[in-house]
Amino acid sequence: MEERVRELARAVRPPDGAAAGAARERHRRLIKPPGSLGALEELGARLAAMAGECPPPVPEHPAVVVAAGDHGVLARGVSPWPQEVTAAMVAGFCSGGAAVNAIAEAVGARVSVLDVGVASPLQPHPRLRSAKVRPGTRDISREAAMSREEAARAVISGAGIAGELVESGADLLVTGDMGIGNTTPAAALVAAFTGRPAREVTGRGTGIDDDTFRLKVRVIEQALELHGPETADALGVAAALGGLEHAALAGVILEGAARRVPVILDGIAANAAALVARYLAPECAGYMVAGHLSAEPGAGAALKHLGLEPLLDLGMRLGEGTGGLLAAPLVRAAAAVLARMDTFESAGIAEG
Ligand SMILES: Cc1cc2ncn([C@H]3O[C@H](COP(=O)(O)O)[C@@H](O)[C@H]3O)c2cc1C
Ligand SMILES: O=C(O)c1cccnc1
Repeated sequence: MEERVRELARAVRPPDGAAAGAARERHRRLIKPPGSLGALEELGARLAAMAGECPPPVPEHPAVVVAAGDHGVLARGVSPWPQEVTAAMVAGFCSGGAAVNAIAEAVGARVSVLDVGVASPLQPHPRLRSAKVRPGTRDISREAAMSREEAARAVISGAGIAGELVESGADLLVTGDMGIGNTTPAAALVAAFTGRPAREVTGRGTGIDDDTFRLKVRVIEQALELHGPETADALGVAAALGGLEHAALAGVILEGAARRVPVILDGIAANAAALVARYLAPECAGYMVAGHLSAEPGAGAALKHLGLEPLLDLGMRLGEGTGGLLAAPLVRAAAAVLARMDTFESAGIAEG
């Protein structure tokens, strides 16, 4: 399975710098003052680089993958919510009543759920893909979360669902997550890959008090000390410190990148997964779009490390893919501007 992850990483080609250059040049000729569309202009250039053509295709069919898993480290008391909420929320994603469903509908996106590690049994549902690698991770502060083989299997499951979505018409992927306790391994991954201290990248997750926050930082410090992560071995870092959903989302990102499909990152889980993907295949950062800046401090630290500027900053801190989905219309608009606007020449307008 590790070899399949390496193969997937090798399949990621560098984004096309010439197409990005053509997009920047085209932006100067469109009927608007140069630079007036702000961040949409550079986003358009990046989309051209991802697609390898200018103008880039306008994505019409966004799809969010909500990867779900449970966490042994929850036993340390790092979240106020019980583990059963993970399975209950997965049922909610299937029946359509969660935040991700409402927001996906608002932006015209499809929702798929991937169980890579939910501890409780789940009812089958057409929207739910069962690919359970193990029923939750082990406690990262005491032992490795999972084996390398298990991490690789989760990566390949995420890649598999992303590949199927693209083959059935999805042209814009969004990462989503569900897993009570998962902001702890996410912060551990961010600390490991960015080299920042745990206290700088740890957040309050679903909402914890000061004592629990101090405990959470200590738990992450213990995990980092125990495993001594080496960023050159990204799969090993993911296996030691991560969650199954983080590994799966790294697979979603790698598969999207390998297929030259933009991948919008949601919050802290996605940002941590993006670091795993980036250290497996450096070029895949070129296919990532930072949908929003989560209120979790680790999210901003990860995005900075990846060199990504978030499109939105709405004070959101939910996960599930919600903030990423909200950026989907911006991605469409950035491509549409390049594809549909007139140039000064074609419109017969004299340039200023
Ligand atoms: C009802 C509910 C719905 C959620 N949807 C996403 N999360 C988010 O919160 C969890 C991570 O926060 P922590 O590490 O503090 O547990 C993840 O499941 C994440 O997806 C939720 C959390 C809850 C409680
Ligand atoms: O912003 C996020 O992704 C987030 C924040 C808190 C809890 N779960 C997710």
